[in-house]
Amino acid sequence: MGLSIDEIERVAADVVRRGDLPMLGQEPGRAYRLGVMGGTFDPIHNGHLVAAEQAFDDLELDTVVFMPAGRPAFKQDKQVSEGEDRYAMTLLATADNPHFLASRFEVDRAGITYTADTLERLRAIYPENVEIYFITGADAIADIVRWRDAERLSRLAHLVGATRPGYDLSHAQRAIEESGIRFDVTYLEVPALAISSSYLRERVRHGQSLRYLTPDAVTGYIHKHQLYGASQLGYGSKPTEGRE
Ligand SMILES: Nc1ncnc2c1ncn2[C@@H]1O[C@H](COP(=O)(O)OP(=O)(O)OP(=O)(O)O)[C@@H](O)[C@H]1O
Ligand SMILES: O=C(O)c1ccc[n+]([C@@H]2O[C@H](COP(=O)([O-])O)[C@@H](O)[C@H]2O)c1
Repeated sequence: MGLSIDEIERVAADVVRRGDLPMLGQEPGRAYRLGVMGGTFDPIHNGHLVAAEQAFDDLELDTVVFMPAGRPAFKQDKQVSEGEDRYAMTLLATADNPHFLASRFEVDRAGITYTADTLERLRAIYPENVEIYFITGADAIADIVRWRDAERLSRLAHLVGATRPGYDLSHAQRAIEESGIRFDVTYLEVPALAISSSYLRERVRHGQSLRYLTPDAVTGYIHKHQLYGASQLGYGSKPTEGRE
């Protein structure tokens, strides 16, 4: 038997509301787990991708949504690439993984994109049988107590802290204990990937290769759009100026 007109309209309205978010929560008796990987992604790199893939496996997530921040809260004094470029690179980097989705949910939002607001909006969209897991680096976990509406945030999602190489977890744990906020944090040991967006930007500035640090499609985009001072001649080509 097909759906009634009312049901079709409800589903259609839901799809519009969710935009590029995954459909989850349809079976009332089943528990779903939505992973959200938030970041500036300027540019996205293999550290982000490995952390998300590992969170997907270890926490048995249904899907991981990569959500480039619109205007990142803590990077207002820094120059950040256009949201469209960061979203495009995120889309290119995640397209070949069926576990991943790239979302415009934050880049399309005006103003500073606070995570508590994002999670509240997601909570309103999904039914209660969908749990949200916000994935972030363990360094960010130490900071999270200073995020906007940290207490509200703690009630909206579980946190997944990906440990970066050389990172001492006791700092994050102490910060959380001292805040008195009851965050539910799972720490993930991500293999030693000392990769960061700043390191990639620096390599581009010096005309150095990004191969194996980020997917080739992202490198191609960086050169095509000449981000971070990249030469348009193609990846691997060294600029004549600006190399140390
Ligand atoms: N190599 C990595 N392994 C695990 N998590 C990471 C790694 N790099 C970044 N993260 C985490 O991913 C999230 C998004 O990171 P972000 O987009 O700011 O990249 P970044 O490499 O930290 O950038 P930048 O070098 O510009 O500070 C953050 O929570 C960050 O802690
Ligand atoms: O909401 C906040 O106050 C807040 C403060 C700092 C960072 N965040 C979020 O944490 C994620 C990683 O941020 P960043 O700056 O390390 O790329 C990204 O989704 C940000 O929106 C959120």
